[in-house]
Amino acid sequence: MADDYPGVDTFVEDTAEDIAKMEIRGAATIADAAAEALAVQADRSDAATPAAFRAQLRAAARRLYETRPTAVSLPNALRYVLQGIDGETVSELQESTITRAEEFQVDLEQAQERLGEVGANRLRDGDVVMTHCHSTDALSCVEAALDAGKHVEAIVKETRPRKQGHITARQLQEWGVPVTLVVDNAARRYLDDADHVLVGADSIAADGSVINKIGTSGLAVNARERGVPVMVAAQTIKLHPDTMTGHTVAIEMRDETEVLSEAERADITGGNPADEGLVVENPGFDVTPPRYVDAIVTERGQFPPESIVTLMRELFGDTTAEPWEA
Ligand SMILES: O=P(O)(O)OC[C@H]1O[C@H](OP(=O)(O)O)[C@H](O)[C@@H]1O
Repeated sequence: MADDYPGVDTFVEDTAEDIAKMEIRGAATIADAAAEALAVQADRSDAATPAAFRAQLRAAARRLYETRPTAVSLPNALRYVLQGIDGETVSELQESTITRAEEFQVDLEQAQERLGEVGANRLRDGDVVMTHCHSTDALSCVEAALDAGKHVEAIVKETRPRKQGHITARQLQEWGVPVTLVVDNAARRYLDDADHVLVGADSIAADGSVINKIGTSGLAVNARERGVPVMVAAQTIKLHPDTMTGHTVAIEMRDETEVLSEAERADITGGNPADEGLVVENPGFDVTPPRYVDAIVTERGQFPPESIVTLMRELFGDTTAEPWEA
């Protein structure tokens, strides 16, 4: 692996592995870790020339980019850092990279806080939210509502196969929010008790489609049928610039062992674990069409999904190059 990415620091390598293994996960958290990794790459660089420095940084960005395909916050973070660096000497470039990465991390934190305040306006005292997976953007809306003195309760979907609903439940419990944990299959039944569906996003497409953890689209369709509004909390780094020119968002297919252990497979196939007649599909994400989404909440205000393209044009212009082509 190291030979494919010459001059890439071990910290970048470790961060990339952690992202790939989902020890670092969640779109905003991944973006933050990627910016940090570029800063460390710059700080530890042994490059003798500015050109060599830039080549190492581009290789580091490529290594990080190739970990997971769906959350656009990752390439957006890499692009932000790479496009902003400036300097004539290696030490100027080092300093500039570190400053730019720090700026990104501060902006990310502030954006999430502002987004939380915007989202909290949609939550009334006593409301019940139904959550899916674990999203720090979605939770920041609950946190801001609590800070404003509102009582909020939550119905938390377990979110198979990795059960990231448990992370959400733990966080809400720490904040004193009463939690009802349900298996994914029970969501429709419990929608009658919910005032909002509140989810995050890994990417938002130019037509307002929301790409989020597998199961979001079914939840949104059921919510529409039950008359429960669907609120998507997504900082603007979740906006996918390539979709403005018609590209689709790649959906990550994950390992089958997240769904079926080897022993379970053997049990189904009668002791033949290599049986090719049994295929397990494990997509990490799905696409919720804009008509099932009531509002996309960002740090710049809330938008009907159909109008998000205006914000995308303003923020990204025609930028669609790969991060290292910046
Ligand atoms: O940026 P924040 O709001 O924290 O998370 C956004 C989304 O990232 C997660 O993906 P994964 O768990 O990394 O596959 C979930 O799909 C979540 O809704």
